[in-house]
Amino acid sequence: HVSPEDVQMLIQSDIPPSDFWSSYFDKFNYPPREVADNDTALACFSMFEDLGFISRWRIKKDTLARFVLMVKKGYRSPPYHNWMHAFAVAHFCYLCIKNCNLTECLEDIELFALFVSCLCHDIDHRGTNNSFQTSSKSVLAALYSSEGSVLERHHFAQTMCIMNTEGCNIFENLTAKHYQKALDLVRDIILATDLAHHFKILGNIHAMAKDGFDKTSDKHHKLLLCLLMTAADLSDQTKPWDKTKHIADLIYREFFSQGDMEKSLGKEPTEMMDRERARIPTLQISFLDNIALPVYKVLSDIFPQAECVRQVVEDNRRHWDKICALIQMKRGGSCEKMSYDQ
Ligand SMILES: Cc1nc2ccc(C(=O)N[C@]34C[C@H]5C[C@H](C[C@H](C5)C3)C4)cc2n2c(-c3ccccc3Cl)nnc12
Ligand SMILES: [Mg+2]
Ligand SMILES: [Zn+2]
Repeated sequence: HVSPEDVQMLIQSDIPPSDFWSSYFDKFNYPPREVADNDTALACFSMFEDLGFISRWRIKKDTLARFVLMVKKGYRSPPYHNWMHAFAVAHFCYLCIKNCNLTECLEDIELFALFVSCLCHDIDHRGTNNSFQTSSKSVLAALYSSEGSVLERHHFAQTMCIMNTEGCNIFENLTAKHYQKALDLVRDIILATDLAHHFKILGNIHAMAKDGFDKTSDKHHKLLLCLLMTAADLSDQTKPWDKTKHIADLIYREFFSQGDMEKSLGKEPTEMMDRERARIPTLQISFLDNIALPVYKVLSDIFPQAECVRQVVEDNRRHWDKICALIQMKRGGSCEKMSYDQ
């Protein structure tokens, strides 16, 4: 649980306006990982306030403090899937709501549920992926492997535990209808963070972009919420090169330690998890080409205001290409495994 002192610290000061953090805190090029870890809880307050959620949903400040601190404490410290990732993901959601006029496309309750889901979407992540849960016969696999999306079901279960903890339920003043809707939305949105699910619905997302978003269609609302959640989950790729390269270091530290564990279990890791075989620039280029770029392309097709985000991801891909070319030049061969600290 969280200490009353921590709660007091958070609620005694006024909620800072967004420009307290930076003059461009609410712009797409702001890097949220610049916020110091012990300022992130207060920065979450600023985002809840700036989005109008505190008054709209009658959230008591001490309840919000306990909720944010419980969520923050619910994260472990793997290299990538830690609280700073969740904070960065929630910040990108905040940017989309503010810069893409999402209040014209989606319901208030949907945007509230989306933002809360971003904060909670990876709670208690262990730094290993779904296939590792199954192959290592983890407790989570025992609980959820029959339904699939093992980790995501756990992240949702942990979120519900926090909601059901005394004094932490930020949905407590919602009407019964909104309360049930919020829980259903948080469940669907957190389950949508399984990239395997994203690939399942990607065709429908492209169809929606082609036909044009229809705000009277419940299906379109759900597809758009899933797209926004995935775009937020990958949003480290939308920041300037120096940040993105550092993120790759974090991700591959996490991937390679999973590969090490798989080897010690006598299993052969996939190439991207195997520090002996992985060629990071090549893997990054295929991740950008096959997963990230299509997300930000379709997002900017639907929201022209997000065009700048797609551009930065394209720039980052060109950077990885240059590094690959450099490695090929030095080695005269294919994109060999080598240090790429350019
Ligand atoms: C930089 C970067 N690279 C990444 C490279 C690869 C994958 C990845 O899960 N690939 C797949 C490839 C196929 C089809 C599905 C299921 C599995 C088989 C595994 C996806 C993710 C990557 N990723 C994420 C990320 C986003 C959401 C959840 C987990 C993570 Cl780690 N966030 N940033 C990155
Ligand atoms: Mg996840
Ligand atoms: Zn995530």
